[in-house]
Amino acid sequence: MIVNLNLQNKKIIIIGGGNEAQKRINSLLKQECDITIIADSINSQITKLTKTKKIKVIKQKVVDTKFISKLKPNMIITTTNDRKINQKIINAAKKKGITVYSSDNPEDSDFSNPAIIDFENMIQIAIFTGGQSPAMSKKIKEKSEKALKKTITKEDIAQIKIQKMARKLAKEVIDTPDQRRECLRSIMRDNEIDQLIKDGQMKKAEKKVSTILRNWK
Ligand SMILES: C[C@@]1(CC(=O)O)C2=NC(=C\c3[nH]c(c(CCC(=O)O)c3CC(=O)O)Cc3[nH]c(c(CC(=O)O)c3CCC(=O)O)/C=C3\N/C(=C\2)[C@@H](CCC(=O)O)[C@]3(C)CC(=O)O)/[C@H]1CCC(=O)O
Ligand SMILES: NC(=O)c1ccc[n+]([C@@H]2O[C@H](COP(=O)([O-])OP(=O)(O)OC[C@H]3O[C@@H](n4cnc5c(N)ncnc54)[C@H](O)[C@@H]3O)[C@@H](O)[C@H]2O)c1
Repeated sequence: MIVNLNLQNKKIIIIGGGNEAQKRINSLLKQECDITIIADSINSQITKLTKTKKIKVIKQKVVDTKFISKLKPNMIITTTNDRKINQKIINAAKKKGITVYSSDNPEDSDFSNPAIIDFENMIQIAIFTGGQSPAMSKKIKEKSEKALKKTITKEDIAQIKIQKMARKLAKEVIDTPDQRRECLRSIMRDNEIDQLIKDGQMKKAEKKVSTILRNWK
């Protein structure tokens, strides 16, 4: 089952500082969460990231699981190339009811990472083979990315921004979910708004949306 994790303000610990850690940090940076890396060595890309982004680094080899009681994380991601320590961390986290992921152990992890096609941080499309073939996920991602870039337009992304603003206002000014849905759909179909989006006139589009919503009956 593919779901999206809401990690806003969550405390996340990543053990290890190699390629896998780097991939996980890059995904986590898309949300406002508190990231701490514990590793005896970190690669140059992560070092660069720690200089520009808010990431804490504890430079040490993890030999036991005491860090869990000390740091009290909401989630632990272990990415070391040491199977034994990864397993110890998984077991300890599970005992404490902490969400845990290990790069070398999909079976014992609480979630998976699909291949992601991202459009301007506004739309994410996930490709997942249920752990059967990560390499095929990557290949299908690369193949579909080209086709999807032709299908999903700049105007679609702008319409999402319009819909976001419209939904918020709709919840305030329209009483029933059915009416809100009908109104949001009519905004999506509105030729004038469509043209304003195409012309890059976002402020005017928003104004028109606001008028439609406030006069909705
Ligand atoms: C899609 C992607 C997303 C991401 O990582 O963010 C991803 N792996 C990617 C690449 C990749 N990973 C590996 C190779 C080498 C070739 C190969 O093995 O196929 C390549 C290809 C390459 O690098 O070219 C090795 C590998 N992968 C796993 C293990 C551990 C194990 O199997 O035990 C091992 C070590 C195996 C060993 O020891 O030999 C496990 C998982 N990898 C997953 C995701 C999850 C299942 C996803 C699915 O089923 O769709 C899962 C189950 C982990 C999870 O649940 O999160 C990302 C592409 C990102 C992109 O570029 O788009
Ligand atoms: N899920 C996936 O898609 C995927 C893909 C490739 C590899 N893997 C698995 O992920 C693991 C890591 O791969 P990688 O490419 O990041 O390896 P890597 O060698 O680049 O990085 C390993 C990191 O772990 C650190 N480390 C090792 N032992 C430690 C300890 N006790 N305490 C703290 N830090 C420690 C090292 O210093 C290094 O920074 C491998 O076991 C591999 O099987 C998973």
